[in-house]
Amino acid sequence: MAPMSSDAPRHDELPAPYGSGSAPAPRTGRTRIHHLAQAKERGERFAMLTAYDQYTARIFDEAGIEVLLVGDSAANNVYGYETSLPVTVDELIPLARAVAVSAPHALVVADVPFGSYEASPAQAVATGVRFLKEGLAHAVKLEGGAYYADTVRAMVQAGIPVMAHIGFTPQSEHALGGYRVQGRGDAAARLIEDARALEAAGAFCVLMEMVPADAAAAVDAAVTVPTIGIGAGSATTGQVLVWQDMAGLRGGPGTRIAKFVKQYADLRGTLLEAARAYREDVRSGSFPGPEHSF
Ligand SMILES: Nc1nc(=O)c2c([nH]1)NC[C@@H]1CN(c3ccc(C(=O)N[C@@H](CCC(=O)O)C(=O)O)cc3)CN21
Ligand SMILES: CC(C)C(=O)C(=O)O
Ligand SMILES: [Mg+2]
Repeated sequence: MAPMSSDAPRHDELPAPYGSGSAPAPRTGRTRIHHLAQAKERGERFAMLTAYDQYTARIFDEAGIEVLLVGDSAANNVYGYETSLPVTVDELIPLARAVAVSAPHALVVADVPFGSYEASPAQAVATGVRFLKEGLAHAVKLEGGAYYADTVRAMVQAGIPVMAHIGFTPQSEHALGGYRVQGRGDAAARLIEDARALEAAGAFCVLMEMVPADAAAAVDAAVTVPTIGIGAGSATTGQVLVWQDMAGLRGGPGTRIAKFVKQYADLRGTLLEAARAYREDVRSGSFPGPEHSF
């Protein structure tokens, strides 16, 4: 018999079996979710950003961002579609996997996209399973109110942690009549009902998009689970932004920046300058120089 090939892994170089030895146990999804619940109990806030790839996930995780969202906003911010409606599960899963394998601390949540969960609780469970199994996400986020309580219950029973998303739900923009603040006046009571029904169904968190600050505060007070806001004032437990908005990558001629966005950097300007300088160096012959050559 031939001797064992020298590049086969030697037993003493293999990692210790899972759960043995002194290596710290990996942070499970449950631990990461619990961290958010604790923040609300302690009156602390936490931050969430979208991420769609390896480097942003690593950087945001290192910065301590508690939650990374592989949003269906990848439709706009990765794939270049006008709305979030066309993006598919097959387009989001590889992005979720890239983020999940790059974030040792953050909770990784993936959006279930339009068309992948509405038909039945069974469809939603099947889609959620794909995001956890193939996308390696810890949890999924689902747009919709009390109407989806049975769907959320079925997913949670299947072992899929669910974040609820109420208020302005971009997947329903055609039904809602565009990008509009939701829950003004009497509609605030409806938001509270939705949040309570979704919490009762087992959602671990309720995200609110574009709702008046006082309505968001009332929702946060009405549920035990943590809440997250985007255009929802400052009384929520957490806050989320799309990372390209937060870092000023999006912008430039003809772009509309929503009122709820604060730009913390000018990545578009930085990248534009770098690309122009690189092009000039290539054209002038100053790059590559001898130090870059073999
Ligand atoms: N880059 C990016 N940022 C987002 O926040 C985002 C996406 N993409 N894609 C998916 C959805 C779509 N979202 C949007 C898009 C536009 C507005 C917007 O134009 N809001 C206006 C109108 C408010 C009003 O009329 O009441 C605003 O000024 O905030 C809001 C949310 C949020 N999501
Ligand atoms: C804006 C956030 C909440 C979202 O759902 C997304 O990025 O898809
Ligand atoms: Mg979304």
